[in-house]
Amino acid sequence: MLLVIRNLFYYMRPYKPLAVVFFFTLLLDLAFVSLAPLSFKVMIDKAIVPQDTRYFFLILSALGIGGLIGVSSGIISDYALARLSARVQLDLRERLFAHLQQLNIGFFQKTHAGDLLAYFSADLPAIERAMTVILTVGIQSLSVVLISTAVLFYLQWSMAVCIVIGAAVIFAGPYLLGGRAQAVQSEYKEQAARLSSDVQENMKAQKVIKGFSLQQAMADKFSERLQSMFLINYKRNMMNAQLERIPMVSLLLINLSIIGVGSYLALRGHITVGALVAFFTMYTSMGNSVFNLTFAIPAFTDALVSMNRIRSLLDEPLEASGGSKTGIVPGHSPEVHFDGVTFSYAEDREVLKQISLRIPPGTTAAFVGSSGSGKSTLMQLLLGFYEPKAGYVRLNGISLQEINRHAFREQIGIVFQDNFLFRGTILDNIRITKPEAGLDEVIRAARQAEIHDYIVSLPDGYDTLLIDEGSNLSGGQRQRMAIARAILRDPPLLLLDEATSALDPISEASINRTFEQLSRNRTVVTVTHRLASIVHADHIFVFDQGRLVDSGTHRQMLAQGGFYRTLWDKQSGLSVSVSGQEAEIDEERLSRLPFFRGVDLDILREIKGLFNTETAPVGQTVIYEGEPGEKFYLIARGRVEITKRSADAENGRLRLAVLEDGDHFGEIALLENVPRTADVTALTPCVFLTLQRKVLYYVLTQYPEIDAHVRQTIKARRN
Ligand SMILES: Nc1ncnc2c1ncn2[C@@H]1O[C@H](COP(=O)(O)OP(=O)(O)OP(=O)(O)O)[C@@H](O)[C@H]1O
Repeated sequence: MLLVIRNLFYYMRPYKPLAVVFFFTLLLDLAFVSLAPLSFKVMIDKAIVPQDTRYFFLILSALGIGGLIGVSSGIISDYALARLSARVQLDLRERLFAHLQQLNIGFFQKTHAGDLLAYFSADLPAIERAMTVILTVGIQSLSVVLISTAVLFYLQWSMAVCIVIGAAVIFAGPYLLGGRAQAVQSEYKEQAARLSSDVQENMKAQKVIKGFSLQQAMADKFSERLQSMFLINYKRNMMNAQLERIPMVSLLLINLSIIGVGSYLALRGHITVGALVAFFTMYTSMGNSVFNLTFAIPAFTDALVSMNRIRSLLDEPLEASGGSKTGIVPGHSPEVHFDGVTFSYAEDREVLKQISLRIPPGTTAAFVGSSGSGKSTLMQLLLGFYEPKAGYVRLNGISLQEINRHAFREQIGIVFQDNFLFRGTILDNIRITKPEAGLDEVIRAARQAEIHDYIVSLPDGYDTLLIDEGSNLSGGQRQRMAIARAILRDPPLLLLDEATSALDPISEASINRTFEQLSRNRTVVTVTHRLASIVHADHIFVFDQGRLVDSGTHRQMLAQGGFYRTLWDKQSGLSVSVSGQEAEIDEERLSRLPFFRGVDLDILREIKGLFNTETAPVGQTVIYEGEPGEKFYLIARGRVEITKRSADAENGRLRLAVLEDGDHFGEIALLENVPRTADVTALTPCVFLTLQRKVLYYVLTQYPEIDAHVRQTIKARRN
């Protein structure tokens, strides 16, 4: 309890004058409320019993003046408290939000958005409630109790001793329950935060949910969550009821003993009737105050838990701000140098190992490699989101650690795969990277990003309101908005992180052309898994399992025949129509599938016609674990994740692999009808080439010479 009060005083420190006004006026108000009952004694003993009219009017006038002062002080103290509490809330909100902006990116990856929202929607209101309760009911009641106790001792010490003992009993219960109450409150808050995370996720996923008719499944999952919420809520309500009930029962017992002892003393003539009446009046007022205090106890516990949660959030380490050097001179494209960089997210697993590479100023470099090879991590190190565990990232020869982070990021343009569009107009959304930019500058950037014509075709043009993270724009248009936003700063360093992988083929090809134009006179670093989009890059760096395994130009590396060549072969020979609805594979590519290796190209030309095209939007599960399989899949475009049920995994599913363009899965289904061993879910919009077992086998019966070979290879791969 003391900790809560100490924290509240700490929050109020910046507003000392207002706090002084509040406490002073509150004191006057309280003095009147506490001492007024004493007037009964004076009135009865000095005016009514001796029938002294002059004294009667004197006391009445004193009461009137005191009342006036008390009421006016009360009004002023209400005003001061309202202001004080609003200011403290504003400060806390501002401080928390500013703190969140400064936190490491790693913090946001380990924390659910709903948990963060709970700080604002549950913890701050809990502190506000406690503040109001403590500064009004709390102080008022406590002062009344203290003053009344002193007066009661003055009136009749033996009865006052009974009351003090009773008061100690009243508070003993809540004190003993305190630890458990805090634990319950804390668990309740965590559950509530998780619940709001679930609701938030559900709102964001409405397209997928409706598209796959998952409403019932979602409602069932939510019911489970509600069930645990119900249990903890029930426990919390019970605990709060106990915290209030125990003091009430104790109070009732004290009442009975006071009535008995007091009346007996008056009967025996040990105290006057006036003193007895004053004693009871004062005791009743004190009893009410004690009662109020007990009601405030749950608010205390609640606030204490919230204050601890907020404290631990404020203790989270801030992102390093870097040194004072300027890494990039505006208008001059920088040299980027990774020098022996090693990095790991977790202690025991290095995701980048001794990476050394140099990107000369004004050139375009591409990071490619299999999924999970560390390309995006390298980009994050370049952005300064994480620090290398060993080695350096240098810009123009200066280590990133010595460069002022804020100034450096102002010279960067970045386009991600998913770019967030804020609620607001198109103009505001583009201008977010350069708020001082005039409309003409914004239009220039939009033209370069090839989105201007579309914007002006809208009825409200640049003032069109974007809703729901830009869902009133197509994927390609959203991406162009992000490009316009990135190039508005005319950045000397442009970073593209899988910037086109969520787009349809037409949008992708056209956005890649835009990037080619934008890459002139800047240093561009692009991360992609689609090799066709970076064949013109000046330098291609190929990664595998955290190591740099190949580098050079597209031509050089194709000629060398290394890992890049393997990746290229996997992705070549597959084409997707501009509509994105039809995919094709050529016989050369088909012959690189293990079970068709060595098969005559004429036969493969016939087999390739047996493939069907299937598409899947983001989030669609194309294969379910346990279902019978009868189809083989080849990814013509897109990215899928393979997951398996696992009790050890956090969400019940373990990610086994991520597959992308040119990869295949489900080949066992070409052999026999066995249940699928994992789920396969689209991570980006996907185009698959699929082959049915019965169709393939029908063809194979025409070519007995390859039939045995195909069956045997698949069987061997299965084993
Ligand atoms: N925030 C993170 N916390 C822990 N591990 C991570 C985190 N981000 C990535 N990893 C792991 O680091 C490794 C490299 O991931 P990274 O995203 O850099 O690879 P990538 O080559 O960009 O892959 P992809 O093309 O699939 O995005 C992977 O094993 C991945 O699981």
